[in-house]
Amino acid sequence: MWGGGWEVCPTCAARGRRSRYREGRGGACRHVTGRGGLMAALGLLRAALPPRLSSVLWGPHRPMATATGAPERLRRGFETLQVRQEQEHVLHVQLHRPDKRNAMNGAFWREMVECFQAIAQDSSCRAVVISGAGAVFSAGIDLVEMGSELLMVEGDDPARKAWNLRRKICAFQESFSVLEKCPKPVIVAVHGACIGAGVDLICACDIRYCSQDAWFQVKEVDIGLAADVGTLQRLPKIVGSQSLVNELAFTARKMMAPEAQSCGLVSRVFPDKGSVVQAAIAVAEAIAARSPVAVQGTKENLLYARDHSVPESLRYMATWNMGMLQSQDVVTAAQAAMNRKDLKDVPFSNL
Ligand SMILES: CC/C=C\C=C\CC(=O)SCCNC(=O)CCNC(=O)[C@H](O)C(C)(C)COP(=O)(O)OP(=O)(O)OC[C@H]1O[C@@H](n2cnc3c(N)ncnc32)[C@H](O)[C@@H]1OP(=O)(O)O
Repeated sequence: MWGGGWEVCPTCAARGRRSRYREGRGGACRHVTGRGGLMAALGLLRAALPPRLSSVLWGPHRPMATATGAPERLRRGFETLQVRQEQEHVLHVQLHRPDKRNAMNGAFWREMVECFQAIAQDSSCRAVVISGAGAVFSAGIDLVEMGSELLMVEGDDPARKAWNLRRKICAFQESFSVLEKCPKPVIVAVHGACIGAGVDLICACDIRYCSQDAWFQVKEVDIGLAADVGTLQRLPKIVGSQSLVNELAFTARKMMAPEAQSCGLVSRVFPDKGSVVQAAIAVAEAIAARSPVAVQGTKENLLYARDHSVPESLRYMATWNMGMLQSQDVVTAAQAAMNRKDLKDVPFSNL
């Protein structure tokens, strides 16, 4: 008996296998190519191979992995961040010192690294939203702690002090570089003020949205320093105009939401905080519905291409995909596309 075209195979559904099928002896399914094509043929090939060889080529034919549960570090919670699961594959990280306008104290700088390293390890998480609790997104570095402890260093002489300070600055940088190193896309929803280190943070995110009341300020020159945790390195690659970046960084002038959108710092502006956070969660859900092999490979290669020449990046891409194109996700997603299936209804294993 033929199944209804390109449908879920009733026998293999639990394994996440989709292809045209017909019932074989004893109710066992036999997969056949429907409209032909490489992808369906790959599925057929797998079905035709003896089980041992099939699992060498594709990995064991086992049920879809279920969410492994959040890593221990996420379950323990944080002092300055609140992490919430929005849906099965989407985490929402809130900067959470609302009384201090989410100013970034020592705990924050440490916890960002712990949080995003844990998220990177969480195979069930496929996209992350960042927002700020309370009245504004972030007032930047904690100016009280900066004066008293954040930048204090040990050392008998200037060289040793300098070396220790360098170490400290590198650690601060890591608090935002960890967002780029996290293979899952990070979407940031900004409302109200986004000042100093707040701008450094959002520059390391993959997608930036804001509300109409948002404003941005590369404030560092006003407190006597050159921004050193990412804005000067990343902002020129985000905003097309070096002249504008220079102006913002030399003068610390406020940039309001409409200008932030027109220069490309944010890609969309929403009426208020509620709607920008909802939109960020919605895009995270759309990302999470797609193959994590495809999405995470895309992030890796977009970032590589930002920092390398086109020939180098093409070479890296080819090397990347010589492994990743062999994923079952390619077969699954291509079949879903042929069947015009909503990817929300197509299961992909965690990565
Ligand atoms: C290696 C170095 C790495 C990184 C360096 C980064 C540099 C920077 O980040 S530069 C930017 C520094 N930040 C600022 O200059 C912003 C200062 N804050 C403000 O301008 C305002 O607070 C505001 C963000 C516009 C919000 O205004 P408002 O809503 O009126 O709140 P306030 O009443 O001013 O503040 C409420 C509460 O929060 C405390 N607070 C605000 N910002 C900071 C801060 N940056 N550091 C520490 N504390 C901050 C403020 O003192 C109030 O606390 P109370 O206890 O209630 O008095």
